[in-house]
Amino acid sequence: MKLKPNLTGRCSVSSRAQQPDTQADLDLRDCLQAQPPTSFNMVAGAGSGKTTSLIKGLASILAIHGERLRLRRQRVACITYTEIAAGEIWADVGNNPLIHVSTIHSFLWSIARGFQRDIAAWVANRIEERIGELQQAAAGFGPRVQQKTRDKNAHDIVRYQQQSEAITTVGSFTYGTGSDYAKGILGHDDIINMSSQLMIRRPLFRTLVAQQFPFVFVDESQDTFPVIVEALMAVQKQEQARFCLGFFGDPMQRIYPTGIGTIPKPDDWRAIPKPENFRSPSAVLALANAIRRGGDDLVQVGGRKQKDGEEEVPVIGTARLFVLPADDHRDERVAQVRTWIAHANRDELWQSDANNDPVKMLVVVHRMAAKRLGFGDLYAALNDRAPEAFKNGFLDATAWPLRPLISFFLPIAEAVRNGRDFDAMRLLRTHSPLLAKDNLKGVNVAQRLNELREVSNQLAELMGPQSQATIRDVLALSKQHRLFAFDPRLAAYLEDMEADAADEDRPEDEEGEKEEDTSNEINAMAAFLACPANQLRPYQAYVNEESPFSTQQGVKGAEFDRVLVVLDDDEGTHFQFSYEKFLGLKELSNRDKKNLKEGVETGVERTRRLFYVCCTRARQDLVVVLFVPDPTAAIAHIRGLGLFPEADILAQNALV
Ligand SMILES: Nc1ncnc2c1ncn2[C@@H]1O[C@H](COP(=O)(O)OP(=O)(O)OP(=O)(O)O)[C@@H](O)[C@H]1O
Repeated sequence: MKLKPNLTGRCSVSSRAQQPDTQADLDLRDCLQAQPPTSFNMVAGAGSGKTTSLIKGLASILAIHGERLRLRRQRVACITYTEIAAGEIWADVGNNPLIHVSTIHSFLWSIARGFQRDIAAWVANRIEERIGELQQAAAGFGPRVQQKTRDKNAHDIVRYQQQSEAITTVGSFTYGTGSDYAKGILGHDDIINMSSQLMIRRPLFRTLVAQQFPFVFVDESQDTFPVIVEALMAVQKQEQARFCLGFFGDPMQRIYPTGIGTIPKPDDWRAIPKPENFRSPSAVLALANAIRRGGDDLVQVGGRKQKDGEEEVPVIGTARLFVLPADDHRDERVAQVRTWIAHANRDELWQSDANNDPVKMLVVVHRMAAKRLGFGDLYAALNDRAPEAFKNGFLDATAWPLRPLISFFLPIAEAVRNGRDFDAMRLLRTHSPLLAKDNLKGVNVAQRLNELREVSNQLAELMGPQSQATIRDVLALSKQHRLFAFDPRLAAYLEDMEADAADEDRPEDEEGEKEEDTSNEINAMAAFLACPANQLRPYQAYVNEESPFSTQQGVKGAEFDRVLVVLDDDEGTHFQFSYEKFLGLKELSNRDKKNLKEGVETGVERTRRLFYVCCTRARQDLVVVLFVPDPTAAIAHIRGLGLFPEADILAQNALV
C-alpha cells in the first residue's frame, strides 16, 4: 500500500480495506457473523489501524448481510467526527449506498426530523427551562455583579419569552448552523440534546432507529457525547438481537472535554483489543508507550515496518527532545533546531520554506500560531477570559460568534473580490433572507439584486486584507441591510451592546480560571466585535490546515513523516493544559490536588493526552521542542522520567 504525502505532508491511503487482517479484524468479523451479531467495543492506541478495522468491518457487513439489508431497505450507520472523515470512509467502502457515513448530527437529524410534534414539545420545554435558569441566575446575583450582566439577563429573558410565543406559529422545524427557535431552526447542540432525549425516553423511537439501521458503528468513540452513548446503548438494550452497536476508540486520544473517554462495556458485549501499531517507528513507539505508562496500562507492540529486499524490517526513526529557554528568540531557536535535525538526519526537507512545508508543526499552544499568522487579537478575544464554549469552539471554528463569519461573510467577500459571481450568488441564496421566496413577493427582483451586489461589494472592501474595519463594522453593515439572519445570541449583541472595552477587574482564582458567568461572554464579545475583520482569513487558513501550523483537531487521525511539536506553557492561556506540570517541572496547584483527591480529572491528564496525540502522528522523525524558564533544571528532571533516551534530550548548547 502506498502512502502519498500531499501538500501539507499528510499521508493518504488508497484503500484501507485491503490491509492484511489482524486478530482484531477476525474477532470483529466473528461478532458480525454471529447469530445474532454481537455488539462490541474496540479499544486500541494510536496508529493501530482502528479506522482500518472499521472499514473492514463495514465491508464484512456488506458481504454477510448486504442482500438482506437491501431487501429490507435498511442501512448501516457509521458515525464519524468530521465531514472529511465521513467522506474518506465512504470512499473506502466504494461509496456504497447501503452505508450511511455521517457526523452524529446528520445521523440524528435524519431520524428525528420525522418526529415534528415531539420536536415542538421539546423546544417549548427547552425555552421554559432557559427562562427558569436565567431567572434563577438573576435571583442569585450578588452586589459584585455588574449592571451590564443584569441587563443582559433581563434582555435574554424577554427574548426567550418572545420566542415562546413565536414557536406556536412554526410549521416545521429544520436544522441550521445556529439555533433560532422563533424561525423554527435548531442548532447543533439542540440536535444532540433533543434526539438523545427522544432515544432515551421513547421506546418507539428506539425501535425506529434499529429498524432503519440494524448496525451502527461509532468511530473516535472517546470524543462522543456521553448522552449519545447512553442513547445508543438504550437502543441496544431494548432491541437486543435486532441492533448491533460497535465503538472504535482510544480514551488516551480524547481531545474534546465533552467526550466520554472510556465507553462502559455491558457484560454481553465483546471487548476487542488491538495491540499492534502500524504507524510509529521504534523510537516514537517507545515514547508513546512511555507517555501512556503514567496514564493507563495500554502497551503497543510492533511499530511500522518497511521492506528490505524480501524481508520486513522495523523502521527505527528518531524521537528527540530539545529543552530551550522561554525567551524572545523562540522562532530563531525553532529554526536552529530544524537545521540541526536536517544535518543529523541527513534530510534536507527539515529546512524547507514555510509555504509548502514537509514538516508538520504542531503547536499545542495556539497563541504562538495566532501571533505568527496574524490573528492574535481574535485569539485573545475568544480565549483570554472567555467562556469555555468560546475557547473550545475557537479550535475548530464552531463557536457561535465565529460561525456566520466563516460560513458566509468571509467566503462571500472573497468570492466578490475574485469575481466569482456564481459563488457569491449561491452564498446569498443559501444565507440571505433578502432572497428567500417569501421575501421576494411583490419585489422588483432586478432592483433587489442590484442592492445585494452593492452591499456585497462594500462587504468585500470591509473584509479586504488592507481594510481597517472591525468585525462589528462588517456585522453592522449586514444588519443595516438585513443581509443575513443572525443567530439570536449574536443579534442580541448587535442590538444591545455598546462597544465597551473589556472590563479589567474581575476576580480570578489561583489557576487563572475566570469566573464562569455572563460577564465573561459579554467581555469576550466586546473584544471579538472590536477585532480587525482582516484577521479572519489567516484564522480560517489555520483551522483549515492551510498554514504550516496545525491544530490538534486538524491532526486527529492523520499521520505525517516529519513532526515537530512545540510545547510552551508561557504562551498559553489554556489553563487546562500545562506541560510543566505534566513533566513534573512545576508543582501541582491546590486545585489540582483537590481534584486528584476527588477523582476529578486534572490538567496533567489532559496534557498527557494532547502530548500523546501529537507525538503519535509521526511516521518517521519526531522532534519535541520544550520552552521553559530554566532549561538546565528541566533537563536534569526530565532525564529521570524515562520518556526519551538520555542522548536524545538536548539543550541550546547542542545548537551552536
Ligand atoms: N493491518 C494492517 N497492516 C498494515 N498496515 C496497517 C494495517 N492497519 C492499518 N495500517 C496502517 O497503519 C496506519 C494507521 O492506521 P489507522 O489510521 O487506521 O489507525 P488508527 O488506529 O485509526 O489511528 P489513530 O488512532 O492514531 O487515529 C495507516 O498508515 C494504515 O495504512
